[in-house]
Amino acid sequence: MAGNGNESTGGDFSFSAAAARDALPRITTEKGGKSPGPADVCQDDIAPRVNFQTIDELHSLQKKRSAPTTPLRDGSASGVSGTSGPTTPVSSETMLQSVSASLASLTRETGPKLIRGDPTSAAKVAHVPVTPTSLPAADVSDSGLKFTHILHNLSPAELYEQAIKFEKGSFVTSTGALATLSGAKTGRSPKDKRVVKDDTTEAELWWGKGSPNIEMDEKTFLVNRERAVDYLNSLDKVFVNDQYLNWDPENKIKVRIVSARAYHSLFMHNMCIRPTPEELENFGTPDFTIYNAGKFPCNRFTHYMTSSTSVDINLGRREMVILGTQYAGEMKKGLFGVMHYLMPKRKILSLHSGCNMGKDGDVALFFGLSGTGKTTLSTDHNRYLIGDDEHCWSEAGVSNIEGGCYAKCIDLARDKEPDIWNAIKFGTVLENVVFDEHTREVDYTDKSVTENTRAAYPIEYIPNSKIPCVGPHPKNVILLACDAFGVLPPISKLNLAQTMYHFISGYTALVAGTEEGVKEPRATFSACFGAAFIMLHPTKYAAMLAEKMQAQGATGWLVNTGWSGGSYGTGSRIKLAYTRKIIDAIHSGSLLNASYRKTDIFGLEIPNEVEGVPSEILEPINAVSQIDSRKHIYFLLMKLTPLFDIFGYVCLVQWPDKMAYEDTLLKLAGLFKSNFETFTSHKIGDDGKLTEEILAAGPNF
Ligand SMILES: Nc1ncnc2c1ncn2[C@@H]1O[C@H](COP(=O)(O)OP(=O)(O)O)[C@@H](O)[C@H]1O
Ligand SMILES: C=C(OP(=O)(O)O)C(=O)O
Ligand SMILES: [Ca+2]
Ligand SMILES: [Mn+2]
Repeated sequence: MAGNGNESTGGDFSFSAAAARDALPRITTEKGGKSPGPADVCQDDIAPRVNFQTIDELHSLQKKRSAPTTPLRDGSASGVSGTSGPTTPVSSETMLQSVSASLASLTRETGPKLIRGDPTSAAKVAHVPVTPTSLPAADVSDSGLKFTHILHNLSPAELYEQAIKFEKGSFVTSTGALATLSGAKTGRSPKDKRVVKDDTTEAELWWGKGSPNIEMDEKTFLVNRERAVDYLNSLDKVFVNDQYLNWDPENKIKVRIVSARAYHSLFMHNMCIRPTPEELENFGTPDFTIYNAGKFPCNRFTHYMTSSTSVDINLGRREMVILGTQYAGEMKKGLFGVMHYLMPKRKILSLHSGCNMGKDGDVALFFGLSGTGKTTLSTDHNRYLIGDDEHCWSEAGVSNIEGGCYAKCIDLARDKEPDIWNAIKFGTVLENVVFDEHTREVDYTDKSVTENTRAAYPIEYIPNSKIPCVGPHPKNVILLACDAFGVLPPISKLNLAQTMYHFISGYTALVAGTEEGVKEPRATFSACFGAAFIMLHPTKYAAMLAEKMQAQGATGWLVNTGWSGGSYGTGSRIKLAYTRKIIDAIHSGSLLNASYRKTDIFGLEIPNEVEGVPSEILEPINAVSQIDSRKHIYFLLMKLTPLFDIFGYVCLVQWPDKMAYEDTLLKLAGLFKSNFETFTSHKIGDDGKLTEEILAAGPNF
């Protein structure tokens, strides 16, 4: 240590002429004992030793040339303040022209004049325009004359700096994640989704009752697109991400995301597949483009608009426009909708499911609506994670659509979900969490901003992720339902017809938060466990699933990750540890050969035993007639005080009242029946027999 100034550090020290003059000892760090010449002393102020003349040059040395994945600087045209990048001039020019074309207004023939890089550091080149094509005189306008800076595929570190500098509410947490606020919207807005109905989509897509596709016409789409593009072009800078979807190399899709916030850019950097520098060089024209102008509202007087929020998909133009919501999940799930259209055209089934693989290559799918456990249960320390939310099932097997995971953080606990906990580090986007002002430690129990707190991280942040994220054909198809009524068994084995029945029904209790305005759990049905994202009629996906499961001999399972011992309010949520044991038994194959009994009404096969799970909870009603006197006291206490839960006896207690259980069971069965009425007139696949079997596989009463 030079600062110690003594021999034991190995550095000589001696008095030089200069030192004598200043009356301070000079320290050299040169080893070898030779007496220091004038050039060897006082290295900190010897001019020839430094490579800079000015403070700007010094700062320029701080940053090394970087790979083209972070092409913040464009050295080719200008030599911006000493930080020239190695990106080839050709691709840089092509990229700017391509982005300019993306951002072109339809009433003006070209896009904005673009400059690469941060306006705050690139002032020197603002007068070196990169003009895509010459503007016709009639198109000259103030907005056409200004420059827009493009921050193209910035690295996480660069995006952190952008967010922290320019986006209020951005902070680094104690574990290095970027805490952000998504603004007024903290969940998706499915009622504000619009899909352009043209001749093609009118015939192809699912419209009408139950469909998530609320129509808009082409003209209105263009009105909203113009609004979004004009807003983005009015900014000093926009972020552009060029990335991929789908790990299946034969079926990957190139997507471009244009957004106003570093938060959005980092979110998509994490969630989509990240191109290599070479892939980015040769990216070419995107297959689909998102214009995220979410900070800016739509015009409520526009036809088809019912609020200030609009999320618009135009499959013909291969574009999506976001106005009036900054919730980043809209982008992720919007692209998922697009995949639900594009993939079935190629005979590939798109799945709203998590997916993991055992050491022996056994693949499991986890279907379920938001909050049912796809992310939690597919992230399993004993298995390889293929993905947590969106997959494709092709002739070749399964592939993840995404490059990252999007985990719920509410009540996240290190001991219960260690892999997700550890993934929340540098690079991870943490949405709407609350943290200690000083230590920046996150309080995952705090719902002050929203219940729907989220972490978005690259999939490789999970230690046992399978990269590339592909796998063989699934062996087990697990349907997750979070049953707020507390009457579905925690685990049941399904035959193919039952699997189809429950897949088409897509039952769960929607847990608070993910969709706007939902404050407490309520029963909901969402076809294919993702009606908000499917584009075609549910029976099209169901037929494909049936065909694939049959061909591969996959087994279907229904797992209730919801309530037990009573409905929401009196019972409590099944312990995650028990659900994990149940899932373990599915994976290991031990449940396949277990002994089963059949339930009334729903006709579900429930195992008599699952290793590590108390048998009382396997069939709620059974326990009522089997309780011992001690449990009777618990029930009494539970009736007297719901707080009884906190004593932890809840895994022992069951439905306090047999009548209440049966009423609730019948009520739920009735809800299933009336929900399924919409589908009874539809044939599933070419097999008329299967259609009949599916109809018969629902509740009977
Ligand atoms: N028995 C259980 N099974 C699965 N998840 C549970 C269970 N009990 C509580 N949870 C919690 O429910 C949430 C499930 O959410 P998540 O896995 O993100 O669902 P999805 O990915 O399907 O939207 C997590 O916060 C998890 O900790
Ligand atoms: C992003 C979402 O996914 P999930 O809740 O299924 O994880 C969502 O539904 O908004
Ligand atoms: Ca989801
Ligand atoms: Mn999830």
